[in-house]
Amino acid sequence: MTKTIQGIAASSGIAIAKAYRLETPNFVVEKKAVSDPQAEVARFEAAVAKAKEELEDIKQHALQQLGEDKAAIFAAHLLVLNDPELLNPVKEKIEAEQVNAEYALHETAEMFVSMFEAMDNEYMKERAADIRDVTKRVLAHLLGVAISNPSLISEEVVVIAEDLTPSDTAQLNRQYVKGFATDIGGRTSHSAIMARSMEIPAVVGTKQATAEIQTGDVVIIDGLDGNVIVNPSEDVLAQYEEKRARYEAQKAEWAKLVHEKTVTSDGHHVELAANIGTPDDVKGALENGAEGIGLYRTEFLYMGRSELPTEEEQFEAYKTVLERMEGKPVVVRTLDIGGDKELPYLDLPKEMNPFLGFRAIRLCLEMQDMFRTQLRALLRASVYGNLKIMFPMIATLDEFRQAKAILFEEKEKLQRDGVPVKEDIEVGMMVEIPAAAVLADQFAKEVDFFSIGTNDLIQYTMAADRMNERVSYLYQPYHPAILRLISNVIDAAHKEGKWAGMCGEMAGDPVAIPILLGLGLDEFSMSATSILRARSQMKKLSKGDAARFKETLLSMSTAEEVVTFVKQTFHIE
Ligand SMILES: C=C(OP(=O)(O)O)C(=O)O
Ligand SMILES: [Mg+2]
Repeated sequence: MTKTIQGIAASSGIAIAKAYRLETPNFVVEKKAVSDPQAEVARFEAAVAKAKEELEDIKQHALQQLGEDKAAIFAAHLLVLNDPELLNPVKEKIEAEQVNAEYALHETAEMFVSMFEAMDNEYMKERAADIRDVTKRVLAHLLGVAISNPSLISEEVVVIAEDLTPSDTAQLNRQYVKGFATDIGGRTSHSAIMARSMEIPAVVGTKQATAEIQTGDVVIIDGLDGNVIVNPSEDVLAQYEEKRARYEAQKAEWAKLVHEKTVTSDGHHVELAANIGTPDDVKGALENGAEGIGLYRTEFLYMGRSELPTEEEQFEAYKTVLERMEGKPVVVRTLDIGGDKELPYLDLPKEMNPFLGFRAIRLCLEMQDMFRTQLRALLRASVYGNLKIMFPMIATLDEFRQAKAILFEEKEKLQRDGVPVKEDIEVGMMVEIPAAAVLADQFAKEVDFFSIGTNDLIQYTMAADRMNERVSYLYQPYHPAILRLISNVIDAAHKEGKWAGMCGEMAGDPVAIPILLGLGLDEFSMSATSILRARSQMKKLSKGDAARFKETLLSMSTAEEVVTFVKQTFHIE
């Protein structure tokens, strides 16, 4: 029987395929006495052998499908599984204490993990993270629990998961993964953002996808309206096939605008740029007519691997993006790790409120070696295109000044060593913390540009976690409080002769576009797949008309009032 589950539309398009559930098991390890320690050791060895076989497969697959970077993490895991320093103590424990293999493994691994983690050495900390992962895999075999390996998927499926971490998402191969649905998350959670950059339909925050869907069920992911349809009847299936065809036809219509500039009906040019996460995303950005890159989220370079990327690796990535963009502006954001984007190998302590914690620029100003490596790679790459650098999560002027000072120190060092660096790199900041939006007039004197990060700005202004669907009713982009902050930032920039862009998801939202145009936003950076729709909309809008509604909108009292007014005034469905 057809069942429909409602969620949040996270990435447009319609996918129809069999479901593949991505399991994240919870292990409970109990201590048990065994009467035949020899047999228990053999059971342990068999589980290790199975885990090795599985890892070999995954590594090969990752190498072919996803590249060397992503395969490296599995090679590191194999090293751990071949290490007698870990395996022998487990066997000795089984024999000496006559205990079960699960317990002996868990205890031994924990001992190594805490020992390595306590060392003030990045390399050893990374080994601790590898041991954790590998132990989980062997435990799964010992306990007979299935563990999912997203990188192994080799037939067309839609992935169903409670949640997808950014590194899970990074392992998905879009040749096979046609779409996904998750129980938790919102439109601006990073799995949703990655789905848009991979151009696969996704619905998030369904609350019940994993409870209602089994592997093998036929599932329709309607990323246009946020519905997940399970085991559809023939009628429903036909309906959605038609909807998919209509959407494809509309996309073909928009595609005609690829090489056009974005000019409003009264002749104003605004820049429509793309948000990207990896150099591979540049292709999609250009195919979708991006006039620049408004946000390159560099943290994906650091994720899904077992150690920090080297200066050389980063240099290559930045250079590739700059060269492929052929002189078009490329705004690179320095590392914005923290919140829901974790780096297990940094092994930072768990925090009660990670979104309010030690993240992004806060972390970079403290872990300066890591920050300086990234800045050097960026500076060296600057000669290959039109690079602009921006810092994430700036709350105070002092943070911006410190970050900029470090950038200039590295620039001088490079120049002293005779390394060419571009002279006039613009240095800007993200405005995603309300304090920075309020004090934008002061910041505007010191930055070259602002890029408003509404994904975070909304969650911090409304005190509503962007990942938590229970408070998603408070996540209101059109709330007049948000509009006033945005307007303040744009006006402050213009007063100082600077430009203001937006790289939060709001920039690509059809209801927000006329508002932002009227407030004077100069650059709109969005998922590549939204650009052509936005261009088609922009060409029909008059900036002069939109600007006339500025005061009216800013004096409204609720988001509903704003939405109703905008939809009526600008004829948006
Ligand atoms: C673009 C933003 O950054 P991220 O989504 O990566 O936090 C934002 O906060 O709006
Ligand atoms: Mg942000």
